[in-house]
Amino acid sequence: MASGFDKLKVEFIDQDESVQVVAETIRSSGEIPDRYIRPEMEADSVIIDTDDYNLPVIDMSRLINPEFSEEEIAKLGSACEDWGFFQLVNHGVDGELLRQIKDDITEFFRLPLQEKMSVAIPPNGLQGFGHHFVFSKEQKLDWVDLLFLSTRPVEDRSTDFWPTKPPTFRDSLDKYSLEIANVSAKLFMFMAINLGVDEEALLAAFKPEQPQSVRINHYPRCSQADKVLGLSPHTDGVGMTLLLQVNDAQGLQIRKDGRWFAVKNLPGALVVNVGDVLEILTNGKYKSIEHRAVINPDRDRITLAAFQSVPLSCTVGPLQELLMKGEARYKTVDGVEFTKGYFAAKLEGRRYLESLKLGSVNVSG
Ligand SMILES: O=C(O)CCC(=O)C(=O)O
Ligand SMILES: [Fe+2]
Repeated sequence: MASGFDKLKVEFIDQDESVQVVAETIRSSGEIPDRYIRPEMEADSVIIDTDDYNLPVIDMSRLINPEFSEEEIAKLGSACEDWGFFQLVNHGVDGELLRQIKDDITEFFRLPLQEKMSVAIPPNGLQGFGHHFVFSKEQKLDWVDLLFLSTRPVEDRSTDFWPTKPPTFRDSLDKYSLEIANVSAKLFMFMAINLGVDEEALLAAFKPEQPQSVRINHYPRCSQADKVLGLSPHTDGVGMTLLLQVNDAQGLQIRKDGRWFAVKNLPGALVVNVGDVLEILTNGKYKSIEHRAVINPDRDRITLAAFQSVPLSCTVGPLQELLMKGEARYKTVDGVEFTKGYFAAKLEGRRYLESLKLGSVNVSG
């Protein structure tokens, strides 16, 4: 059945070169194709390993425990306001399922290219294996092969793009998708409490479908890792993103106070971030923060980003309950306009969020 994505017309240039193949070729020749070279990388300063800059850690077992809930909800609120990112521990996702999905994803990316191409992104399509957002011959390319799939609502899945190898892949992703939908629903509820609005108010913005998609990223190692970029700086045009580190290689960086900060993997945690929609719904209280992925010289990295997005039938604007306390800082637009605007701006390297701000108030981090 057709997914919500099919209602959005996007035109991309076909790009059948796999980064994995490029990476293997340059291992012998040492030559990185110019399209992957990012001169801007040299100018950026990155902070690593300083104790002042640890992402907040939020504990789901404390959020749901009446004894600690109030304290943990306050911490959650500060994390969303000050960082727009946090590490979620004790999230309750079944350990055996996590092991299985990590194995399945790793095995999928190990398949010969020809096998992976059986679920390749078709011309002008969004779902499947390959590159995302290739819209001009001049555009710099990200050092990543990815598998993008719409996972919820279940009846909107385009299963043609769901790998059948390894055989457990579909079942693991199906189960994981449900677990993540439940975790994010709980987080939206605790965030609503923190914001002082009705408990269901945030979740309601994502109903009835509570759409979810996943972007499974495979970043091959690169001998000249400091010259390429796994994922260009961006914000997520969704409600919330929950990132699973499939192996323990590092690579996520977030922009804080004008500098790039390397996120240290916390074993077992999900990295959660506020998306553009949540920034708008909260009228700028929670921040959607720019982030990117860098490449390692000696290790491949694999991640799974699960995006909780808004239905195309909804409206995206500051919550009415919050507007009783202050003026709207963002325009309200419908779901189709929002999603099209996000994709169009992204193709031009702009942040769509900026264009939705009202007046000159600058509320971004
Ligand atoms: O792989 C990562 O570390 C970041 C992924 C991400 O930001 C995304 O897929 O939107
Ligand atoms: Fe992202």
